[in-house]
Order: sequence, then structure tokens, then C-alpha cells
Amino acid sequence: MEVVILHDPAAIAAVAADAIEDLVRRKPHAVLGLATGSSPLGVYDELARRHHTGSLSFAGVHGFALDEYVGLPVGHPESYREVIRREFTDRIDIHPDNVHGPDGAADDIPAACAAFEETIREAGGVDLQLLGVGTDGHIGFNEPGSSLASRTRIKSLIDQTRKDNARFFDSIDEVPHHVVTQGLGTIMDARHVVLIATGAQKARAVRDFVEGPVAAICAASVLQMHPHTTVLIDEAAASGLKLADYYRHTYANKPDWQGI
Ligand SMILES: N[C@@H]1[C@@H](O)[C@H](O)[C@@H](COP(=O)(O)O)O[C@@H]1O
Repeated sequence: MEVVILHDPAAIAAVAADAIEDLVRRKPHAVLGLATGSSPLGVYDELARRHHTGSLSFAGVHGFALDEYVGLPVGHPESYREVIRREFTDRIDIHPDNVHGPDGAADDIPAACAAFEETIREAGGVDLQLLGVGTDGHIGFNEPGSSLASRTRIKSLIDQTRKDNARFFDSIDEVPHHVVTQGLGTIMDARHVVLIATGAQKARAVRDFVEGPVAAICAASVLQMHPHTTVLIDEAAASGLKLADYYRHTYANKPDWQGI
């Protein structure tokens, strides 16, 4: 796991966008794992900017969302399908048929989750998975206690996550209790994981998943077992890390050719 501490969200967005641009130029049919929440928004803005100002094309790219609420009507503005469309895919030239997400409105949720996993496999697997992290250490919607080997499935949200996400709804009562999410095993299959966390409210989760034990109580800690994970954080999110100076030194002295 590589930890990169940067001064501001713009620098984080630029580093993540560089990794995605490099991937898409090398592999025009790359498969991107897309996250919602506020953490990846700067990356989407930067990629949309590079698309409009340069020659960066996503025409051959596939995108897979991490998760979705269960019970929101199709087209609800806060359904993750709509959020991904609005914040990212409508702003670039990716083909709408190439954007996929777990189906939270399916009659048969287990069958829809299995079909979603199959679609990822058919596309060749995720090359680069963008992630945020919840204040309780969840990734996707894998709440504490999620099996470290889990696949896409239905989950119940913890109260804290519903409170954290209530800002996107008129009231907390409108935040669904159930979601479908890629499992931790699904996320671990991605070839490169890039997790973004900023702000003091993420410091405890970052400390726990980067330097704490690998344990289901902090789902993101499973990334310690991933061969290529990059954690992009600002100073506030890094404030609980014991080895912050070591991470700074390592990043400052990386060979130029290495990238993240
Ligand atoms: N399911 C999403 C996660 O994928 C996201 O990482 C988390 C943190 O969101 P934010 O980046 O807004 O802090 O929120 C939601 O729970």
C-alpha cells in the first residue's frame, strides 16, 4: 500500500487523473471502477477538463459503479446511477451502454448482483478502481463486519452512514436502509486501487485501515492485502498516521518513471 500525502484536493485530483489518463492512453479499452461520494468529484472534474481541452478520449472505456441504493425510484437524482452520469460520464465521450452499475431496483436482487459480477468479468476485470472511504472505514457500502471475501450483494446501512449521506437528501428519513454493493472480494480483484480521503473527519478511518490490523470491523483494511493500492490523502486525513514522515519521504524520493 502506497500512502501519498498531498497539500490540497486539487493536487490529489491531478495525481489520480494522471494515473487514469496514463491507463486510458496505454489501454483505450480500459475498465474503470467508479465511486460516488464527494471524494472523487475533483478527479471527475479534472478528467472532464482534460477531455474537453485535449485529446483524451474515453470512447472505448467501460465504467462500473461500486454500489447503489435499494428502493429509490429509477431516475431518482441521488441514485448512484444518476450521480455517476451527472458528475462524470455525461461529461466525457464514454458510450452510455458501457456504463454499468449494480441494480438496486431489480425484482431479483441476488440474480442482478450475480449478473453484475459476470458483466465485470466479461469486460476483462477492473483496471483501476477509484474509492472513497466512509467514516466507519467502509468502501463501496461494505459496512463493518463485511466478509473480506464478499462479492456484490445486498447490505444494510449503519446509522452513521445514513447520517453521513443525509446531506444529499431532504431528510434522513429519505436515506434508504438497504444498498447493493460490490463486495470486498470484488474490489480486491481490481488491478489498481486508488483511494481518496480528505479532511479531519476521515483521519480515524485512515489511521485504522492504513496502520491498524486487517479486520472486518474496518472494511478498507482489506486493502493492506492488495498488491497495488494507492492512498491519496491530505494533511488533515493523514493526521492520525504514525508513519506520515516515512510516507512523505518515500513519495518525494520516488523514481520519476514509477508513477503511482
Ligand atoms: N457508498 C459511498 C462510498 O463509496 C463513499 O466512499 C462514501 C464516502 O463519501 P464521501 O467521499 O462523500 O466522504 O460515501 C458513500 O457511503
